[in-house]
Amino acid sequence: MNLIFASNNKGKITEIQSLIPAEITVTSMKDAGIDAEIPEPFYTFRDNAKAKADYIKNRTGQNCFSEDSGLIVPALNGEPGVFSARYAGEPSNDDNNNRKLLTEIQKVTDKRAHYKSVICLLLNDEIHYFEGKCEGHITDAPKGNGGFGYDPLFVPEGYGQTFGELPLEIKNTLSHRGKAMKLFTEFLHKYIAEEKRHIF
Ligand SMILES: O=c1[nH]c(=O)c2ncn([C@@H]3O[C@H](COP(=O)(O)OP(=O)(O)OP(=O)(O)O)[C@@H](O)[C@H]3O)c2[nH]1
Ligand SMILES: [Mg+2]
Repeated sequence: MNLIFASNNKGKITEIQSLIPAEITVTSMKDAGIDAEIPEPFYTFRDNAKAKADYIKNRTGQNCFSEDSGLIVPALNGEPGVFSARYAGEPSNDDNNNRKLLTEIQKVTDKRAHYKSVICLLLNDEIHYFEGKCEGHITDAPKGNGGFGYDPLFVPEGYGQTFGELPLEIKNTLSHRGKAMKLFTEFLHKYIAEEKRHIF
């Protein structure tokens, strides 16, 4: 089975590739010949994920999936939320976003935060969503060079290090994206097994 992944985010693409089982090949937008910033005009992860997948389906007619994610800080009224990639304005810039988050987090005492991930799969004529959440808190200063985005500032619950410090294998077991991908791959395994049963 081949699926196009509707994303331009290199960090996200690396994580998705590390979480996908061998029987599914993932083609990047770039390899599918699509060079576009897909608009994300909506106010929910689900709607923006659908917009990205719809765009690829309309351009290629092929099965595809997308992921929309973000960091939610309840004490900052849910910010940066669906605007996580462009928190400090456009074009997206992780360093500027982290600087803005550091400034804002100093104004509140409750530093709790969570990441959310929503995957949208367009498979033949079906649409499916898979979600994952990861609880944690925001630190006072960036630590580590791993991951991407806000990872140097995010400490997952039960750990003393940021996602920027923890190896990818650990992040994958805890992260919003790892959890959503687990549901996604379980679904695809069942789907492939079902397809085989129809053939034989
Ligand atoms: O440190 C982080 N570790 C993560 O695990 C993570 N997951 C999401 N985020 C933030 O949320 C935005 C997603 O926005 P987003 O879903 O629109 O993606 P994007 O615009 O970066 O790429 P695309 O997939 O849309 O092309 C990202 O840019 C990041 O700022 C993360 N930050
Ligand atoms: Mg985006």
